[in-house]
Amino acid sequence: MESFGARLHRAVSERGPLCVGIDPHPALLARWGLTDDVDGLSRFARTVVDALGDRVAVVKPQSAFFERFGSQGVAVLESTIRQLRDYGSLVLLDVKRGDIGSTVRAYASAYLDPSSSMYVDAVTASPFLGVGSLDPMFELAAEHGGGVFVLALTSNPEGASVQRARGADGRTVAQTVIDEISQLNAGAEPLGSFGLVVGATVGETGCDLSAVNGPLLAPGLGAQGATAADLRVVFGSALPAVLPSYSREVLGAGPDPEALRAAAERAVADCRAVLASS
Ligand SMILES: O=c1ccn([C@@H]2O[C@H](COP(=O)(O)O)[C@@H](O)[C@H]2O)c(=O)[nH]1
Repeated sequence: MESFGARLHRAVSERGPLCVGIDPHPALLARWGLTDDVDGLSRFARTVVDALGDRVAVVKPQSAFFERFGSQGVAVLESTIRQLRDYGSLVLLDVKRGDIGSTVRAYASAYLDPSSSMYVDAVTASPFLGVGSLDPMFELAAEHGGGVFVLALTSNPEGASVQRARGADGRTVAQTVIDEISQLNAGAEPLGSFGLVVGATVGETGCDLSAVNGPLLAPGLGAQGATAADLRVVFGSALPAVLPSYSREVLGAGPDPEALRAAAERAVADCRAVLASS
């Protein structure tokens, strides 16, 4: 199967550099006139999928907002994933999984094995039990053309005290993660399948992203305060690999499908202008 990196490269070329999150916050359900229950969740997700699934390169359901409704919420997540795939957008499930390797293998089967009902194109993963503990995810992703986005510098203010801490060799924790993911992507063309998450809110990273050769997911735009212009400061010469990610900023325009599309188009235009200047 074609690699995730190659599929992502094509999707971004055809549809533009944008990832839109499906984050059905209770406040958004209320704003859309929906009930805070499984029916509201289902209507919300279906509206986003029908409005954006045929035009946005990557859609990123936030698993937490589905899981909070238990097994019925997970059933909605499964159908949302299927619908997105039918529309042709790549599905990045934001689950931030991480554990000892033998347990990570089970997470990998859940999300990256084509026979699973929750099979997606890529997942987010947490490296804080050691990047090597994620090997079963990397292996299954490589086998089935999937991708893994590993947290490096997260967009929340609490992340820096852990991620910018320095190890015995003088490198920050974030740089260690970056270096290990870079090794996995070495030689891949046109783009590696293993990405990093670097928040658009983090300012100058102090990190070397030049050898990553994989996608850089940038959440934190819009609702968390970062703007497209901030991408230049955070990513510098690594800008061409950035996949900007918006959730509430775009979702807040709903439930009118035309308004959702217009918000996504604005986001792509803002980001294109910055990415093209690199
Ligand atoms: O560092 C990170 C990693 C992931 N996220 C996730 O992205 C969205 C952001 O939503 P907004 O509404 O655009 O703020 C959300 O699902 C987070 O869990 C992140 O924000 N930062």
